[in-house]
Amino acid sequence: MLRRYISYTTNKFTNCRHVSQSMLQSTVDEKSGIATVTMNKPPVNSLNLEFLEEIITLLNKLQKDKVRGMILTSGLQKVFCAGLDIKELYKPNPDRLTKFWTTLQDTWLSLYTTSFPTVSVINGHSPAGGCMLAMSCDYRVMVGQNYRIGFNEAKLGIFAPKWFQNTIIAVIGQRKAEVSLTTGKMYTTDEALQIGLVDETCADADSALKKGTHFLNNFQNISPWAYKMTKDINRQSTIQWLIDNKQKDVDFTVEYMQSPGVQKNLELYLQSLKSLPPLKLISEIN
Ligand SMILES: CC/C=C\CC/C=C/CC(=O)SCCNC(=O)CCNC(=O)[C@H](O)C(C)(C)COP(=O)(O)OP(=O)(O)OC[C@H]1O[C@@H](n2cnc3c(N)ncnc32)[C@H](O)[C@@H]1OP(=O)(O)O
Repeated sequence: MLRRYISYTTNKFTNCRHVSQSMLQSTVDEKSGIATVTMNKPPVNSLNLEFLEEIITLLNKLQKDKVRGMILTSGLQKVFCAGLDIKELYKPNPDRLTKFWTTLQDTWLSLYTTSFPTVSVINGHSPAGGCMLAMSCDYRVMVGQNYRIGFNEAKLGIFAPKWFQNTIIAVIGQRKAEVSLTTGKMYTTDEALQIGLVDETCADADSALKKGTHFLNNFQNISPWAYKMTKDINRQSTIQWLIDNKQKDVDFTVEYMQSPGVQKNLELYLQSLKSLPPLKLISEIN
């Protein structure tokens, strides 16, 4: 098993505090109080149990440190986040799957309810759970024209649970969310902007980081308390649904994932991952 470590250093030349865990790097700009969190779990930043645990630990730390905002991005060449690690879902150990799904719920609750504003800079492909990470932030900037974003769960023969779906509905509305989820369509940058999946687009990552910072600067003169109360009220029904249904959601998922039909679909999808070029895969399979 990978040895995990956390280290904290301050760079006196850049006035940045660095927090480094094995799969996440965080840099806090001392002047603005904005944290930039970079996901670095090659090859595709897929969300497995250990990665989700690291995300929760870091979010708690940023909360304790009272950062003024966070930008979430990827350190990989062409993938923001490939979504849930399919290996957690295929031929699962029921105990691990239970822990995985519970941790996924907790990650979403932590990210969706942060006391500080959040931006995702989507600098690579962002299917399914990857898109969900981005949707759980307050603002999204997508980089370049080469990447795809969307909810392709249906193409894996599975479906997004209610709290996933409600998060998407809150961003793009009921009708567009239904079309997006049922077709499993992966959107180009321009299409994503058009349907409101992302708020801004940008030619390169540096400009996207600037746009993210610009958005976060809107909160310089907003009371953190007013920000948090407003966000909580706005997101309350989706959050409350999950809190009230956590165990039911876990039990259902663990049983559903182990059903032969779902396992067959996942097997076929994993095979196709090896045989199809990625863009064809995430845009056209099935
Ligand atoms: C009741 C509730 C039920 C269900 C709700 C479940 C919700 C699920 C949501 C999900 O997130 S499911 C996951 C959806 N994700 C995908 O479909 C992504 C598939 N991956 C791709 O399309 C491509 O890999 C990519 C465009 C992200 C990157 O392409 P490229 O850079 O060319 O890399 P490779 O395709 O060669 O992949 C490298 C390596 O990584 C493995 N891999 C890719 N994605 C995943 C993943 N999500 N989980 C696990 N592993 C993944 C891929 O198989 C390759 O492995 P090798 O061993 O062949 O190196």
